[in-house]
Amino acid sequence: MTTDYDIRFAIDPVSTSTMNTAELREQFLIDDLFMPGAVNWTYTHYDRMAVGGAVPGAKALALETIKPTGTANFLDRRELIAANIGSAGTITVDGRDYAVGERDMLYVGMGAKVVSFAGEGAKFYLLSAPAHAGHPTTLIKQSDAKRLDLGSQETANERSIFQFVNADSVKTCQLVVGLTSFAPGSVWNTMPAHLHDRRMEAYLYFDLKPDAFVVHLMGEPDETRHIIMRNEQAVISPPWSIHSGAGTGAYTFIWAMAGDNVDYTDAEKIGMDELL
Ligand SMILES: O=C(O)C(=O)C[C@H](O)C(=O)CO
Ligand SMILES: [Zn+2]
Repeated sequence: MTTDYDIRFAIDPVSTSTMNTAELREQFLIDDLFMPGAVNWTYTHYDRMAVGGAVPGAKALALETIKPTGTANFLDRRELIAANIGSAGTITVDGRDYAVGERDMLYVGMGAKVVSFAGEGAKFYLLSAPAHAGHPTTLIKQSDAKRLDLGSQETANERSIFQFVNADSVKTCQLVVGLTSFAPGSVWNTMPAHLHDRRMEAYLYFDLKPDAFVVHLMGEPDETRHIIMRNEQAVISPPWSIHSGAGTGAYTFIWAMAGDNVDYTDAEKIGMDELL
């Protein structure tokens, strides 16, 4: 079997506050995305966002439908973004090849029927949400992204946010996706923290050294919990939860949202004194 999936139900903040470490990890951590020769999905009930990985190796991998979508083809009623965190690869969409380089992302619109992933060394991080319109399939390069520089060296949060999905790059129905990288020595992401109840979010942490980890913070601002995250692991952030983290070393992460709007700026700032 080359395609597999698991399902995560939507958990409320009160239940989350009673969970121990193992329970938190079981509900929110995704640690099996990238298996050679396989497409692995975690289908969430948070805005029906599906988070996956495809590692083609020597043989191309097909995007197969999974039972939770209830459709004949995976993208009959969905859109997809594939972000390549490995070496250069190719994604074929209904007979057309797209060369997807390291760190490029490919948006595939609703209605695409036959999609496959190829390239030895390529590693595709997959994000998919329900769609209502078929927007054109578009290759998005880091140079197409809208860049936002935030933070400072003094507070160890000097970083650049690359909004791959922005008004000039690609039109999507729900997906808003980007990548954040850090100035050397800075380790804090998304601090000060924020919330956006209109959109859920998923973070994929990568580029971590084997012994490094990120202490990912989640929960309501006055009831925070942490999840220790290793290289190439993802975490689900429910819409009611903050999502922030500090690494023991360097890392990069891809953030992705789905929900009621595609406005990156529609978020409430959480004051530094509000976190407990
Ligand atoms: O470091 C940051 O700050 C981020 O990258 C924040 C994400 O972009 C985010 O959470 C968007 O809602
Ligand atoms: Zn956010």
